Amino acid sequence: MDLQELLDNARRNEALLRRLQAFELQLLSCQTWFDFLTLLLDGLPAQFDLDAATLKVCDPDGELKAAMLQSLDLEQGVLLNQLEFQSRVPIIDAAPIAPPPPWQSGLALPLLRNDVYLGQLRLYSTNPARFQGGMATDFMQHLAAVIAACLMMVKQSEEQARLALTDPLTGAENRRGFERAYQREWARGQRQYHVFAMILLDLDHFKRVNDVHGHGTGDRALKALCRTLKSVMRPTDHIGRLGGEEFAVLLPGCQPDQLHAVVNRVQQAIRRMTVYNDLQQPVPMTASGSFVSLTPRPHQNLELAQVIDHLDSYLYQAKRNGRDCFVSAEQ
Ligand SMILES: Nc1nc2c(ncn2[C@@H]2O[C@H](COP(=O)(O)OP(=O)(O)OP(=O)(O)O)[C@@H](O)[C@H]2O)c(=O)[nH]1
Repeated sequence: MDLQELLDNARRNEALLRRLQAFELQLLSCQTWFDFLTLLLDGLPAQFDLDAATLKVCDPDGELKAAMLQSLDLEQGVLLNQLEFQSRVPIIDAAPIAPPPPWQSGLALPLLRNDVYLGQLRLYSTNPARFQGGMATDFMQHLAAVIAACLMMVKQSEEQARLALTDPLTGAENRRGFERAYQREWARGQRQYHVFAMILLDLDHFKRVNDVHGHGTGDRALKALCRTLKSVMRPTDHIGRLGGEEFAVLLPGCQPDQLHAVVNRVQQAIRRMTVYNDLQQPVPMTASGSFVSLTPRPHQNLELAQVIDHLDSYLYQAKRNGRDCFVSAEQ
């Protein structure tokens, strides 16, 4: 290699180092899964002349995927198509890999944080010479270490944000969390003419459950209700505890003609729900509710409080109908 080539190489390395440092600073400022994943999966290929980046993440109990799904809205959720969640990801050293088509070369980098193996970052190029055996990977390994640290930081920051928006007893979203989900969904509906649906529901004779069986049983019933709702809803649906034993469910993309079937499923599941009192005796539960389809229009705003007030009057009607009853609040 002559002197000119050496100088060119050094210049290229210096430029790459500067770009890496700028990218790492961007990574360090990410606080949400959306910012982090967008930067990693779109920003990294764009800024480093690559064709794709993917992540294989160790997620033995599915918690990470669930947390990401909760944080991302329905549109943003497509980012997860570029991720693979696996209960075990093989431990590798940084090395070129045989890429899947249509890519011509690839590099796998381990994501390690404090000796904990988090998964792999995989970079792909259509240029067969881009990643080759024997190439130096120290810059990229350094980047992978920063990515691993940022992944843990974003996880913690998202977890804290989630706790502030979560009801501690049931794990449902609290009023603030649900309000945020509603506002996002309304704005998305306005942009894309998406419909969504809402169900308001309330356990029947809950005061009696507390009075006869004690608050411990009442609390178990609230937790069971939340678990039951989760089991029959999609992971992208939102369950909010609005106060006491009143819950609301927000169903993004639920078409009006599907809503009756969904409500039916919810009602059946609540009837089948098993709650035991302190003497291990089963306490039968039912709920009443109301439901409505919403079609946001541009330049029209409908506050969550207005929707809840509307649903509340129909919920009252369901209670007057004898309870264990769900009423449509369509006008
Ligand atoms: N165990 C428990 N009870 C709660 C909690 N929050 C609210 N409650 C109770 O929920 C009960 C609500 O009672 P009501 O509003 O009279 O309604 P209800 O008895 O379910 O009657 P209907 O809704 O008309 O069927 C009250 O007794 C509250 O104390 C909670 O976190 N835990």
